[in-house]
Amino acid sequence: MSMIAAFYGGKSILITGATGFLGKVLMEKLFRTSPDLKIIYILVRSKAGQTLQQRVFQILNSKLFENIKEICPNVHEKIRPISADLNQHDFGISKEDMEELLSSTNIIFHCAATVRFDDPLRHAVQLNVTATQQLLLMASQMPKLEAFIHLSTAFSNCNLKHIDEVIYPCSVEPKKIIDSMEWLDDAIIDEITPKLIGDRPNTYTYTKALGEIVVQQESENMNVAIIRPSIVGPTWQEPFPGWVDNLNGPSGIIIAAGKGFLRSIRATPTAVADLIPADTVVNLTLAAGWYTAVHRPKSTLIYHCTSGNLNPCNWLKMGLHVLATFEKVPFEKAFRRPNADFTTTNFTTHYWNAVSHRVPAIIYDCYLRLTGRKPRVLKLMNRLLRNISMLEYFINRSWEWSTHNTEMLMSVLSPEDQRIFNFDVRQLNWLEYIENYVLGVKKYLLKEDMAGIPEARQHLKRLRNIHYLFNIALFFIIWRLLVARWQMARNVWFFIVSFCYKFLSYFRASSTLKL
Ligand SMILES: CCCCCCCCCCCCCCCCCCCCCCCCCC(=O)SCCNC(=O)CCNC(=O)[C@H](O)C(C)(C)COP(=O)(O)OP(=O)(O)OC[C@H]1O[C@@H](n2cnc3c(N)ncnc32)[C@H](O)[C@@H]1OP(=O)(O)O
Ligand SMILES: NC(=O)C1=CN([C@@H]2O[C@H](COP(=O)(O)OP(=O)(O)OC[C@H]3O[C@@H](n4cnc5c(N)ncnc54)[C@H](OP(=O)(O)O)[C@@H]3O)[C@@H](O)[C@H]2O)C=CC1
Repeated sequence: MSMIAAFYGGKSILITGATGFLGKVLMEKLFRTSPDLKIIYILVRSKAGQTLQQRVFQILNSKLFENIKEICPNVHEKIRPISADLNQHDFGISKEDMEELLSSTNIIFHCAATVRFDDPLRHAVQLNVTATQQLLLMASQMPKLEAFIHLSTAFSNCNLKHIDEVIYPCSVEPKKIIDSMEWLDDAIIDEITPKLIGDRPNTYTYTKALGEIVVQQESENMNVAIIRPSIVGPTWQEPFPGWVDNLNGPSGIIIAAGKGFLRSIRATPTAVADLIPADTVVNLTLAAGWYTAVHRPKSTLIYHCTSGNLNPCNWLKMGLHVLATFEKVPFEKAFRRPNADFTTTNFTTHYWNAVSHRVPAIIYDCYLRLTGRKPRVLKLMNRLLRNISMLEYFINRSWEWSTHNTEMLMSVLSPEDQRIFNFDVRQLNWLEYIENYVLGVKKYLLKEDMAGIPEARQHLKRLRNIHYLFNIALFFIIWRLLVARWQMARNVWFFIVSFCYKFLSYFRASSTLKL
């Protein structure tokens, strides 16, 4: 019998960010392994014209939850969406809902966050710091609370090279930052943002670091743990390999490369690609929830959920294998044949951005204009390059994360729990994982049918022929221009022609002699 699965049985669990990538995988696993849990409360906001119920219905009817209805037939009754917006005071939760949450909740998983790298500081602080503080305040009023698990990121201290499982201080106290957001206007906040974030690359990593400090400061008398995953990738094994549903991390880049838009990217080939599968993160999170509630460690434990120190993969290996997988499973309607490379200097990056990205985009826009359509490719390309530049920080550096707590947790699990809640990344086969990643992107993000692969191959062949024709045409145009304007080019041309002529005459003469 799994101790962890049994622990969640009969429990009332509160999840924030349940509609997000990790939140959904977490919920699915909970229902699959502990179908006898009492209830899962999820804090949801209505979004894109969908009501809470419609959002829940959509999640439960998705491929990810395909088997849950069999395992837990009354799953609809066990999931209780609560209308909440983490940007509002008290999250805008109604009095009745709040009373129910406060009186019943046993475990909290706090996954909600803004993960955008370009969020203004005010918004990032509101969601990643103030909302965390408010949730802890709520948690402190829950008499039945057994554990509070906070999802942070391994990059919250990415300004350091070696990161231990401890909370590092920030130069300004989070409380002061929260207060200042109340009275400073946007222009001043924008001005001080670079000074506050210091040597971190964005407001996301900075506010996640502040969020951790808030957890430490406001969690008196509570059993709290912090999970720090690195770059969360699609599922490795559960409920099936390759599930992914957003463009974050490498997914957007894989699409851009597979569709032939992206031909080069500035990256350090030998830098560690610290990806971690979503199901691994969820297994560790659930195991940590159990350990925190049952063993009640004296201090807040931080768990690094990373792959680099146990089973490292680098960007070169990943890139090459992504490209190799495109050969087997090409994406449909590619713009150009997928073929990309890494650049390592400013000069080569700018050069290839001009030659391989912007020039083809301009040519295609001309074609669209000539055929009476609206040009849009250059705009798309510029946006893609801007987005990629925001990710570059993470693909040109390596970090070392110590994983003592994570290894300790693994060692205290029963063999059965180690199997059901497996978070041992040493068992991960990167080539298989990357292949499933590309397949998952094709199936679940691009919603492309595998039956379309022959047509996708045909399309790539057509693109290859167009590419050859284009190169030949370009060669002749350049040659004509050179020969028309430059004596030296004419001389070279006559030399080549006479050389070929002599060679052919010799060849013809020698074959006549043989006869
Ligand atoms: C020699 C061989 C060489 C081989 C070479 C091979 C090369 C090829 C192989 C490649 C592999 C190797 C390289 C890998 C590099 C990986 C880098 C990873 C680094 C990640 C580090 C993460 C570390 C930290 C981890 C963490 O701890 S945090 C989690 C990570 N956080 C992020 O990763 C957020 C980042 N991103 C943003 O911060 C925002 O994305 C931002 C960028 C501001 C843009 O923002 P914006 O311009 O607004 O664009 P989007 O919002 O993205 O949207 C744009 C449009 O797409 C739409 N759309 C958004 N979603 C979706 C969705 N689901 N479904 C459908 N549509 C969607 C949206 O509607 C909009 O459409 P439209 O409105 O135009 O119609
Ligand atoms: N993905 C990754 O690579 C990594 C993620 N993490 C951490 O894991 C956690 C989960 O990340 P992930 O699932 O990828 O993120 P997603 O962006 O997929 O999900 C974010 C969740 O937060 C919710 N949310 C955002 N704003 C609000 C709001 N104002 N009110 C209520 N809910 C809100 C979203 O709801 P809605 O659907 O309504 O937008 C969504 O459910 C985060 O804390 C993140 O920092 C850490 C390392 C890496």
